[in-house]
Amino acid sequence: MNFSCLLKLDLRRLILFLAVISVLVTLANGFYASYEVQRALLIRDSLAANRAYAAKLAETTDIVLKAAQDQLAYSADLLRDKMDDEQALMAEARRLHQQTDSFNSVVVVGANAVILAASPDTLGVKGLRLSSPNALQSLNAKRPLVTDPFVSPSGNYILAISHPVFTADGNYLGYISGSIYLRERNILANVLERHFHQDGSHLYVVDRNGTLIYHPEAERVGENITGNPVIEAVLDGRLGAETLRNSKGVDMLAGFAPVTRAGWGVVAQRPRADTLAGLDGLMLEVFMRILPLGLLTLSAIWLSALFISRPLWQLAQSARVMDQPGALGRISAIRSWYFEASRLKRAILKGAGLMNDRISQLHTDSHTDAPTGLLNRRGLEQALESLQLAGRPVALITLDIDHFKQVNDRFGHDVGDQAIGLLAQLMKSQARKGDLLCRSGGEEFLLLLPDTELAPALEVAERLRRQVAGQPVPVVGRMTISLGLARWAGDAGGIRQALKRSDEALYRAKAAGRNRTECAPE
Ligand SMILES: Nc1nc2c(ncn2[C@@H]2O[C@H](COP(=O)(O)OP(=O)(O)OP(=O)(O)O)[C@@H](O)[C@H]2O)c(=O)[nH]1
Repeated sequence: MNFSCLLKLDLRRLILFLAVISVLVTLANGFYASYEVQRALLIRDSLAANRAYAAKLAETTDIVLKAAQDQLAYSADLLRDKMDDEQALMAEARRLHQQTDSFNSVVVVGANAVILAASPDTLGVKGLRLSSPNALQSLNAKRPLVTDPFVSPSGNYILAISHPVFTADGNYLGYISGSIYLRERNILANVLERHFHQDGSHLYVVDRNGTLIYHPEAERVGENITGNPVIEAVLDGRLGAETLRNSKGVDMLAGFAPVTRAGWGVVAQRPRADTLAGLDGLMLEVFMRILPLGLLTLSAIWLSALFISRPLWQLAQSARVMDQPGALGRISAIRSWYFEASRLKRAILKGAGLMNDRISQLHTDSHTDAPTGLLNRRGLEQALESLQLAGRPVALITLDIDHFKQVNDRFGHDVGDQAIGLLAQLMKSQARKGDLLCRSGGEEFLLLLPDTELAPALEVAERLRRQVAGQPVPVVGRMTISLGLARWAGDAGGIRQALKRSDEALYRAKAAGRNRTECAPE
């Protein structure tokens, strides 16, 4: 990762970046959670619906079976005295077959397994003796029975609902049975298909052995299903719902319910993909609803980031150009509306103030003669330069203590220093505001009187000279000074020429006996 790139990120971008990332992560998380909840809800609802649907159809199937058994019981009761009356048997078989929609065919079988009557007539099985174990189920049971599927003597794949015929004193005479042709239109299909969904759902029915006795794909009827947990559960008599993968590898949401009367199981199922097909559209709708508020939030964050980072950004920009004029003014004008920015602004201003004071102090120190507090040589140079640049007229008074060497020699260097200090004080007391006082050498001084004509400057020089001469100097006694005066009128001649002329005037004053002022002609 390139960290230098990150370091260049400004606060606004950083806040924006963090806020946008957190908003997006929160939205994505919410979106994902919503997707998962919706998905679980759809699956749960579909499972519950299929369970209820399977239970409803199992109950309906049970009712149909009971009605069929009741019809057969009625006929069995009717035939108990007529089992040897061929006409009556045929009439009853026909009535039962034709009056109700319950059976595809009806047969009456004697105790000797011979078919005594059959309807429709086209079956052509009358007089046949049943022999296969499946066909003999009803005969052997001697009780109301729903048989396992088997191939009938007429060649149909059927299951039979039968009822025994007993004499009044309990002698077994045979049974009457209604057949359901499993691979043709039958009562079961009529009932089950009426409820069939068109949304990818389908249902099937298995008998107690797991053999399909109803399936929307007719060719699968008769197929035995093994290893299916749902079939195992429903044949165990349980009502419920489960997700499973069917024999074709399709994930299904299955509800199941037992048909207790026959020991069958009804399974209603729907492909999971069909159930979840609507979820994408749903989530798109959720997204579209989230979008406006999300965009609004992002805009609010962008504005907040701008608002929060603005004072710090302005402070940073101003701090970069602190050396430019007006920098402190610009910093003062920055609106630092919150605590940290306000503290930072104050700290910058305070730091800048301290720095300026320090610079100014250093500047003063480097231009000042420490013992006297007057401008030193560097200060003088700068003063001359400024005056020359401004073209400002100035009177220059150069002065020097007379016979100072003797003072030093007689009283010592320290006493000489004190005398120099006293002279500096007297010069300050004579100076007006705006005058510049310099110590240009050991015991040589210079007074610069800006905007001053020669005559008043001469007065100043004379007043100072008289004051020095009249002022007792500790240890030394009396001290005099000589002065040279010149004026620079701000012209092209140059201020240094004027300084030279004032030096020459001083020299003349010395030569003329000292304790006097000589004036250089303008
Ligand atoms: N005590 C002291 N003496 C200084 C200082 N600077 C220069 N001097 C001395 O001042 C004396 C200046 O002497 P000169 O310029 O030769 O002349 P002078 O004795 O003043 O005589 P004139 O100027 O001709 O009147 C020298 O002895 C320097 O050593 C200083 O800061 N302190």
